[in-house]
Amino acid sequence: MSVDVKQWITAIAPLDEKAMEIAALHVDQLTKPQGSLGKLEQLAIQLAGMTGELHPDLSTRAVMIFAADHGVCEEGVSAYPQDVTAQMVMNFLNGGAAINVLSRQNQAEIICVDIGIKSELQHTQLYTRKIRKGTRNLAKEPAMTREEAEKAVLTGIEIANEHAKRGIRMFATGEMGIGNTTASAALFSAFSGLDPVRTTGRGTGVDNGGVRRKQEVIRSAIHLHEPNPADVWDVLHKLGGLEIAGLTGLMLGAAANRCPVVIDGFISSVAAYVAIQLTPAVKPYLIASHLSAETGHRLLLEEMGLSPMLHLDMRLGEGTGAVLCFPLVDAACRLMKEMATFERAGVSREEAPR
Ligand SMILES: Cc1cc2ncn([C@H]3O[C@H](COP(=O)(O)O)[C@@H](O)[C@H]3O)c2cc1C
Ligand SMILES: O=C(O)c1cccnc1
Repeated sequence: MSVDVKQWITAIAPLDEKAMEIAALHVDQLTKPQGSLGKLEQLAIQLAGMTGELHPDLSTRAVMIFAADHGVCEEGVSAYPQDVTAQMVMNFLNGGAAINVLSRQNQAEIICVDIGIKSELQHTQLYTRKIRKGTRNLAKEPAMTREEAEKAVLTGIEIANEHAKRGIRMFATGEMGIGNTTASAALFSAFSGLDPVRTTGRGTGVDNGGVRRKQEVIRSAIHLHEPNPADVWDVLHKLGGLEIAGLTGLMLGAAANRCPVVIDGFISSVAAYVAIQLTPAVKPYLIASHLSAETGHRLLLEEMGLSPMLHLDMRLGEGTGAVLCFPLVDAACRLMKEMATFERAGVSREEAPR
């Protein structure tokens, strides 16, 4: 592992126990039966632990969309052509995609990073951090070199640092990369040992034959490359994607800056899984937004011990599910700040002893 990546991994602090203790005490003084705000209570306590503040200001937030292409598209694993990656990135930059609508609705900035799109894209708002023009076809050769995978993770860390430094306090993860559900399922299978039948879904909407083809591609790629699940970089460079590795870095960098990261669907969750393999210290900084309809997502979240907030049968990516959770994070913060305590409101706490 490069010295730089290692340095950032070790910079991730554990959650602030003292702040969590104060937050938990405060939650129990608010005018409601104990525990009645459910996951919002745990979220408020977790946010205090991440930020070290009882009332964190998370109003400056951004969805980080990492975009890259996938050589494995040669195997016919997506319902859409590879050019859609670049075309959708232009759509993000022009404001017309689902993520643009939801980001406008939920006051989130969109940061779009070209970490490996096949074609040359020019736009003043695009962060060009291209490592290579798409991955190689993982069905035939390792998707990346080890160095490229490390560079992609480091790029994600640097992007997180850059935006944390200019005041972003909360991140959502998003991605665009035709073919990336195949790379994601391959990574999940290789790390977990689960058969591709359990990790592989329809992605953009391939039919049953398409799903079987994806499963076969993944099974034979794992047979060909023999990735070592105990060596994160070995698995990541052989089967991963540049945007997935970039998101792994983004999560590590955000956690090192004590910023909450709301993770999106299946692909983002695989990036989180890779980050957790690199250091479990990143996990408490992650908030699972929604349960994607993509096969494998439920198992993946269970494996990470994360519980999603929303169940909307979405399977889009781009960061859409993550940004939809921002109002819930806001709700947790506002309840902590604005609710009256039993004492203040003159509400009796307990049944008087008989
Ligand atoms: C128009 C369009 C917009 C999208 N936005 C996100 N994705 C999503 O679909 C892709 C993964 O599915 P697969 O592995 O089947 O290619 C990713 O780019 C993902 O973000 C989209 C896909 C399409 C077609
Ligand atoms: O869960 C996701 O993020 C997802 C699922 C299918 C296609 N694109 C993204």
